[in-house]
Amino acid sequence: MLECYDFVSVGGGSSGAVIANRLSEDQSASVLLIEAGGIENEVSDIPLIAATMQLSPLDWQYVTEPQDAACFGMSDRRSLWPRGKVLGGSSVLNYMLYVRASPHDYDEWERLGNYGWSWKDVFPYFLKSEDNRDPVFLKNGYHATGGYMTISTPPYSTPLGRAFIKAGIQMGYPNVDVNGPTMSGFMIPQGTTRRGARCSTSKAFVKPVRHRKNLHITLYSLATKIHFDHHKRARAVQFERFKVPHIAYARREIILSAGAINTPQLLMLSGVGPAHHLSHLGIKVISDLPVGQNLQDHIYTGALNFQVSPESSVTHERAFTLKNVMSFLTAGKGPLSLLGGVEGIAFINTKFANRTIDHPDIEIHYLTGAPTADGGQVFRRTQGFADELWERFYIPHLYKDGMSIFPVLLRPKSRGFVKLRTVSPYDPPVIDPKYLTHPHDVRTLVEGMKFCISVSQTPAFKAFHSKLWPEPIPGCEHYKAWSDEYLACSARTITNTIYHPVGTCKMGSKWDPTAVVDPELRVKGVAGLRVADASIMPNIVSGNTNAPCMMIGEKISDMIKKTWGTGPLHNGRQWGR
Ligand SMILES: Cc1cc2nc3c(=O)[nH]c(=O)nc-3n(C[C@H](O)[C@H](O)[C@H](O)COP(=O)(O)OP(=O)(O)OC[C@H]3O[C@@H](n4cnc5c(N)ncnc54)[C@H](O)[C@@H]3O)c2cc1C
Repeated sequence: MLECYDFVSVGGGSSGAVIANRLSEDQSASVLLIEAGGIENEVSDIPLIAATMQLSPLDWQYVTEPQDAACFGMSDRRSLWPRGKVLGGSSVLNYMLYVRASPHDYDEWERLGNYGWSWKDVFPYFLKSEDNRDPVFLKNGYHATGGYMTISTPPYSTPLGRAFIKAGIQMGYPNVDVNGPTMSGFMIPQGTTRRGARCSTSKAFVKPVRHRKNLHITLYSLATKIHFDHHKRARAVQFERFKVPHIAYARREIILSAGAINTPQLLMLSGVGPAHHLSHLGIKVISDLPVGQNLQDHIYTGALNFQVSPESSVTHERAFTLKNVMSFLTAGKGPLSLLGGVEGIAFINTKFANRTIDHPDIEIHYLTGAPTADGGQVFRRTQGFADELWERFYIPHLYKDGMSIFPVLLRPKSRGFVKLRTVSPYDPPVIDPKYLTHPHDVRTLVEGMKFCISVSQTPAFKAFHSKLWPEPIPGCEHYKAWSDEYLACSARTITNTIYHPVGTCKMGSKWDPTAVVDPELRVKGVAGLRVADASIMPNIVSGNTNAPCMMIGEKISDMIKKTWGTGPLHNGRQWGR
């Protein structure tokens, strides 16, 4: 390791891995990537069991504060928040769904004063990363080949999975490419997978360039503080590797990509954050900014589970046969290639959505299996269900065939925060998403739930004898079954994250007092420091967040190259590598 680098980058996750790759394309620029975790393993390669990575050493294992308006059925009313602590970050833990979100989201970002972030500006950066292996999708003009990240369609589907698409058509929604010309509709999702196995950002962006002499990577290294000089210029990153302190100096810039929880934590530990909060903890204030505010996340309710015909769904027992394991290991095929069990996604409009534009407010995740298909080994632990909920609602369905249709609230109005718990970088911060504190959120989710129930009642699913689990949700029995009040109570009881926290270092114009970074992702009030990860999103996008985080990595890399005149900038459509 050198003492000084041109660029020092913290966090090698979905955004950070892209940045390490792109900045080191210029051989004359030295780059150090500091990553708290190690390397992914073979188990994380298997898409179907993505959830087993949670609560493992590859996970930061965060837990939210007890929720006042949600999570009533979770142990201590808390939500478990996995985040990847590994090179590749949360792209090693995620369910691999490849969704870019709605063009309207990015146009709204620009409207808020973020020049250069409209859909027409960011679209080329999605294409830049992409190597889409499915010829069917390449025809519509919205995809590219030749990028570092492989995108493919799982090579396996079940009759129930295909029924989901038919059900959509019976509900009046087309079978679409949600990343194509129209987002509203139903789809068998594409994933960040290569030959049926997970393609993390570590595999896609770091592995092929590890040999570069100007790129150094230090693993198992926890960044603990950013050091500023008297002019408030960020000069160095302090980090600890196996508790041994180190310091890396940056000649040009420091880039933080530690994710929506750890980036604000590191900024605040370094004196960048709300003055009253930092002063209270005895931290010298370098720049008084609303770091950690504006926390947003996508939630779904796991209340909508259905019985289906025997042997029609994916259960743990039937998936893990010797034949299926061999088929996956030798050819990347079979049920183990299903994206965390999510066989269908849909984007739909509730009565609250603006139907004059294509900007759905609910996403549906369809799983060809019940949460009890594994007998409670993984899903129960990773969701943190309280004993009463588990025993009364889930246990009657252990190991049985089933399917789940989960509505995801795409544009929540509730806002939470991340704060320091202590001044130790080893202590997890306080995370309070304030789920469902805004009344509009629960109303939209209820509409989404009604839609999901209708999907289950289409002829396509009736052919599989789909039927809602009959047990009432504990705590909601006093409401009339399936009334709006009952559904709202269910949503507040089984409130699950889909793991998309964003917004805690909000990007905004120079004049926006709620912004932490400017549209070029420079931290306000200091020099030489940028943030580039999920935390910069001013509003959460209406879709899954991994592809947008890779896009953020691509875009900031070009901005940095432009600033310093290093390396090639993009100038067209086909420019993956
Ligand atoms: C279980 C799960 C399922 C998901 N499913 C999907 C999905 O199917 N589709 C989708 O689009 N999105 C999904 N997501 C969300 C998506 O993966 C994330 O939004 C995205 O990966 C976030 O990228 P990021 O760069 O902001 O942070 P991360 O990818 O989390 O990267 C942050 C990196 O910084 C490192 N780091 C943190 N602090 C420090 C420090 N102090 N010093 C050094 N290194 C540090 C971390 O170890 C990590 O490697 C899922 C996420 C999870 C957790």
